[in-house]
Amino acid sequence: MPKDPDSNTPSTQTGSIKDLILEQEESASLIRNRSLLEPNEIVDEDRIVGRDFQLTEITQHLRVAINGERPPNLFLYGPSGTGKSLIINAVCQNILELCESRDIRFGVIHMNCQNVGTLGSAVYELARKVSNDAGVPVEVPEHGIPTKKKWRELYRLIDEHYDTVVFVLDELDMLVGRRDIDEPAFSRLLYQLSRAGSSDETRANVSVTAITNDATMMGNVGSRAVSSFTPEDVHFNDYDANQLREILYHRTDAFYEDALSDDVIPLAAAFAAQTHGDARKAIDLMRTAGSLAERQGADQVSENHVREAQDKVEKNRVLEVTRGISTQKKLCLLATAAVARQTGTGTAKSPNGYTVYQYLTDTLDVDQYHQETYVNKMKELTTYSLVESKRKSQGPHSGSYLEFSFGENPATILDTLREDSRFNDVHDDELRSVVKAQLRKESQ
Ligand SMILES: Nc1ncnc2c1ncn2[C@@H]1O[C@H](COP(=O)(O)OP(=O)(O)OP(=O)(O)O)[C@@H](O)[C@H]1O
Repeated sequence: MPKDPDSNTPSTQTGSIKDLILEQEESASLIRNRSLLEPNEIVDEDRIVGRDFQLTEITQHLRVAINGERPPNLFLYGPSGTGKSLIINAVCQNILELCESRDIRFGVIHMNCQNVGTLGSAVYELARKVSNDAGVPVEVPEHGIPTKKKWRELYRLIDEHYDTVVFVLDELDMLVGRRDIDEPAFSRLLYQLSRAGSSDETRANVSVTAITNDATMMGNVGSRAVSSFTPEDVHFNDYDANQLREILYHRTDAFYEDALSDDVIPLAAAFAAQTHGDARKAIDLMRTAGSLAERQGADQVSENHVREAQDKVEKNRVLEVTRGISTQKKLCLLATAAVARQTGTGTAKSPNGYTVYQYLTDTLDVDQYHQETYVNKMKELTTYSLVESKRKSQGPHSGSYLEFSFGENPATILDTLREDSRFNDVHDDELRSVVKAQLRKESQ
């Protein structure tokens, strides 16, 4: 029987590691196909549920590749986990197969821009991916040469290996590049790639699909890139609980027969729908619930396992977001979550959050920023989809404020942040009183 790591039972070495592995394998009797529950697994077409509109639109745009024509550029936007990568990959895969049967050299180069850094690294990474796809080496070094030479190498590789190539640039808004250059790197990349065909850099048809969670990204694209990129927009909206349920039902064979109790899928779908209808989260909840049930030696995954999984997944997400952020951002988040915990609506107004932020910085004796900086830091945090912001008006003569709303339970965010020992001097009772006093003052 697996041992609960939190229990007080003393650990005893009873057998070999092999015995332990075999014992664990025996108790792992609920999940049959774990890969179906992996968030980045590319699933078969018959598991795709809904998204007919987006699938039809994208197919309509890209299908011209099978006649050797250049497909238009695309801009796919919508919150995370709404199927953007899934749908573009599925369409491209089918086009690839059809092109193969017609002897058209079609390539799909997918790059996630999250950790790429600069324009030079992005161009090199694209060249590396093309060379991998073609099974040939990149003929320029990664470092110590101008970006121009990397472009030349990329064009050479494209020219030699493709008739048509689609560059799928995921999380493109993350490719900001060096701060001392006004135009963001993603804008310069879009400009160069989208004019590659027309400027004789390459004979191949080059098409670019930009993917982002940030619907406002195009607003930061420079004017020359805007006029050469001119994409077709495809919007991916949130899934509702019914759609998430369908997505999960199409993966029930990830579990053994009768391993799921009836309420598991509806509950996981409902939890995931609470944020913004993120299919990745729904799938993640199922996997975590299944693993918890297996570890506990249960016969079935139950509603309680999903609830336990929801706590765990929420905590992990907060941890993931907060791991890399500055102490000041943590303080802003802590203050705002403390207010949202007590308003009863999961929301906090920026002036209230700022008052609590001031209390926190005083208590911890750290730098205190102006309200505008606090608001900007909170706005930056909205990119992680932990918190959203909306501008609200106080009335015709009193200006406006931002309302922050949390998809997750603000108490979880607080608990997770407070695990940071730097916040030990913040006592929860006192924090609650400060928030209460502020909310009372505001309502007067
Ligand atoms: N309509 C759907 N049918 C079946 N599975 C789906 C559907 N939409 C999303 N999924 C699954 O949800 C997970 C996330 O989907 P995907 O990666 O396509 O989202 P995304 O919109 O690209 O997210 P991000 O912006 O975070 O990259 C994947 O495991 C995918 O298989």
